[in-house]
Amino acid sequence: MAKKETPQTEPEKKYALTPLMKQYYSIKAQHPDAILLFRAGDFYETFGPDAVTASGILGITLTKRANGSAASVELAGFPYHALDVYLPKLVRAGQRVAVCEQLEDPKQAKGIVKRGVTELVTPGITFDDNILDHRENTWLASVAFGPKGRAGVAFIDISTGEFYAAEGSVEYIDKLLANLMPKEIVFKKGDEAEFRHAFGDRYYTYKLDEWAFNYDSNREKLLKQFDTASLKGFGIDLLPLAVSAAGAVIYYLEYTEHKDLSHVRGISRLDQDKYVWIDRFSIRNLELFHPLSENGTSLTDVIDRTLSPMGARLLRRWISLPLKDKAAIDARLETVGHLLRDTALRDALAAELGAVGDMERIVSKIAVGRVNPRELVQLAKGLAASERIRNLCAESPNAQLRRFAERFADCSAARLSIERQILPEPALIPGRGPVIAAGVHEELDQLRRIATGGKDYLLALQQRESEAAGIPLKISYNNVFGYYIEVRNAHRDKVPQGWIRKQTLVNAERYITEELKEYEEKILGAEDKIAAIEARLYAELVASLQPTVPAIQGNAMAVAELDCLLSFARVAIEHHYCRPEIADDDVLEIKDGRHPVIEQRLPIGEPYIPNDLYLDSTSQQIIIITGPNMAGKSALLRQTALIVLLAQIGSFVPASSARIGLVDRIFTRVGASDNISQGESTFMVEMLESANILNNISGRSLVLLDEIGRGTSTYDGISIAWAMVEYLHEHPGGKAKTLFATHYHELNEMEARFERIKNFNVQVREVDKRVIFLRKLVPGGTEHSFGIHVAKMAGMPPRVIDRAKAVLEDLERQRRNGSAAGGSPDLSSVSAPASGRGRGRSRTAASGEGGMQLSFFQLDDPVLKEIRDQIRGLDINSLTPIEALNKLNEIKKLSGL
Ligand SMILES: Nc1ncnc2c1ncn2[C@@H]1O[C@H](COP(=O)(O)OP(=O)(O)OP(=O)(O)O)[C@@H](O)[C@H]1O
Repeated sequence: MAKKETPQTEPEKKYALTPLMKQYYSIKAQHPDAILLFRAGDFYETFGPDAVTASGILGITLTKRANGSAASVELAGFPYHALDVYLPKLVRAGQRVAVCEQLEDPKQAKGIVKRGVTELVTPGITFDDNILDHRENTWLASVAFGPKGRAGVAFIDISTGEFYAAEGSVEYIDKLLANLMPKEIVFKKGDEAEFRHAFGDRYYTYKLDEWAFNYDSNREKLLKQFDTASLKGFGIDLLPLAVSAAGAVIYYLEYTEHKDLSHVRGISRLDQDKYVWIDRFSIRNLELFHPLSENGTSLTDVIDRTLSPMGARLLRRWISLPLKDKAAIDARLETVGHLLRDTALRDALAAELGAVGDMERIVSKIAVGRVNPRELVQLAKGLAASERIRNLCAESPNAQLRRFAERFADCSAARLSIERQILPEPALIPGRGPVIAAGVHEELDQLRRIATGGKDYLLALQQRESEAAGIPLKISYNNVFGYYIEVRNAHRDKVPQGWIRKQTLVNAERYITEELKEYEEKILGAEDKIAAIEARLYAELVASLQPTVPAIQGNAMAVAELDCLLSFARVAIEHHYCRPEIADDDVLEIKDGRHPVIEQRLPIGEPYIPNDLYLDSTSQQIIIITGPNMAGKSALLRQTALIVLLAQIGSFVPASSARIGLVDRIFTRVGASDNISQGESTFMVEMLESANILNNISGRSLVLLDEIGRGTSTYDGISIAWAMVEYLHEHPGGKAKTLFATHYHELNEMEARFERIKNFNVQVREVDKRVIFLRKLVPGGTEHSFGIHVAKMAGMPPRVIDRAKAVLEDLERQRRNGSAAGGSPDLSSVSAPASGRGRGRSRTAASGEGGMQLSFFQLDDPVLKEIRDQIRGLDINSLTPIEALNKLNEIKKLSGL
């Protein structure tokens, strides 16, 4: 029997370790949850479980190596210069990566080289261009939970320096998280259950110790960061949870070795009252940023014509935070309108915006000292382009654009200093190739002359020695021997006496001479000095640019806004959008509205059918939209929300005219079965989310309900749908404008009972037993659904279609007769919803012997209509018991029971 191995204890393991592995384990112990990339010579190595993970993700070879006297450990490594390739892969795979460098020159090290972690890269914290998406922010968020369902949140993008905070209900925080989609969220250890309950498990998270969220020390931390005496100016002084969260973010950045945050100069409050509330579900359902299906198109895809990375990032933020302030929206619309008319300006701005590059991220790198010379050259170009943008705005007859011009700070001194000091095409790393221009530093210029002159001298020497010895030879250089003369073996015996042999190769010998040695020293000395001077001058230049960072950040923001507005103008021209009229009332009136995304996706030659829509809170608050499958109900709902959203971010809209009474919240819910692919198919989720709507609406909200209730049995569904619509109609908090798309034509009954509910249907025509979709929204309800026609169009086998028709007929007959037909599905357990205007709610009709309860919603039967009318006509208050009994008897007779 094999001997059972006793596991080694930690000290035993340590005892057996080599010094290098001891050092490795001690550093690893500080970052147990990160993959440690351990620099050893020209390689980054990973060991043990890290190696297993890394080799899996990176596809690099996993080997074993002796770990000391006894054990062996898994090992996987890659050359140091491949860090740019492999690090992003690890981070994108959701790993935290600690980069451990050699902190001293191995040649100078006594004993083992000193090493330490220089950076911890996580999905939410990186400056790496290979990880960052230029058109999206990389937000790191922090959440602090408080009492009574409140929480604070902070968002930071260290690659740009943007920093936001907010405090409010957990729902509000959930909405913000869904809006900004942070790549990583930190929260307090112990809050795991609360976090999961509030936000699900859709985010990459990391837990920090409780003290990291301490209010007092975090307040101090923020004051120190912004160098101010109070947080009042940022609007967060009275938001303790927001302060806790914001401080925790800063702490986390320090913890991950991102201690230099000088480009983070302030924090902005995301004020719940300033922006339209769009919840998580609506963001997804309206496909604002990502399409629901793999080959779909999002709203952003259609309206993003920005030309700079800053503009692209800002546009995403605008889409997630539409405005509620009429003046601010009008200001944007005004600018878009002017840009739309001024073709020459539009073209000129487009050319410049395409040249600005990512000024925002480059200046962040200046602040943290990570900028490379080529980025500085790009910055200078960007600054030059922004100066021209400023001038174009300043010369515009449009007041809004002239106001834009005033926002630009003069950064020409910074630009000139880069242009003067850096070569147009510098090396990537200062000290490893020419970076500093000629004429900047006298000594540098002299040394360069020596270096290049020295090389010329070597060429001359090569020729001279070759002629003197009468043999062909070559002078070359390598890191080990420096300069040498190489002679092929065939000429070895003709080598002069004084040459010193240095190396023997298979086919050649290498020598040095006294003269060569001298020159080598001179040249190498010059090159070392050049490298040192270049590095120093470069560092000085970067330092001198640091005070300009806030000004450039301000210019970058102005450029980003202009870029978004120009994008709106370009889209408006291309897709024929109109300027919406923004109103402070509660009327929503859209003429010839279109769905901005679907209209782009239709096959060529198939026009999108525009539709009018009117909603207000006094006459037409709720519209029940019926129509067969595929008629275009969902499209209509979504286009309404998208038109409102576009208008409130300051964009023109796909319509011939639109009057938008400002909306404060947009809610959409889709019946559960539409969500099956999202893994949220349960009816419970649908109901929870619907409850959330009902609990949060105001008179200015826009509510879109798409087949709510269809996740359950038909009559349950109808009942819930009815009750929800009724609630929205009667809501004490305000008359939210509502569109309700449904297959339940029974809901059309509500129009007669509730004054602000109106029926509409999306028209279809039946020609030769085929359905033609007219896609026109017209007043009035519908009688029946066309599901079977759609099934036929979809190519269902004829047998299925025939059978479905038979079952439908059975069911309809059953309903008319009030008895179950043998063998066909029966509706014996259906119950009807409570209905009415609060008072005098009618109840379900009596059940018959067949066990079928009759709903007042199935009124195609004249007998039922008669019964209903009889009951309606009764005045219960004046009815004596005998009269009531007689009436009941009459009704019984009427129904033939
Ligand atoms: N106004 C329109 N003009 C042209 N095509 C349209 C229009 N509205 C919708 N469509 C097309 O019809 C398809 C179905 O529309 P939609 O999903 O809105 O139908 P629906 O009535 O909600 O159907 P279901 O009840 O099955 O969910 C859309 O994907 C689109 O291609």
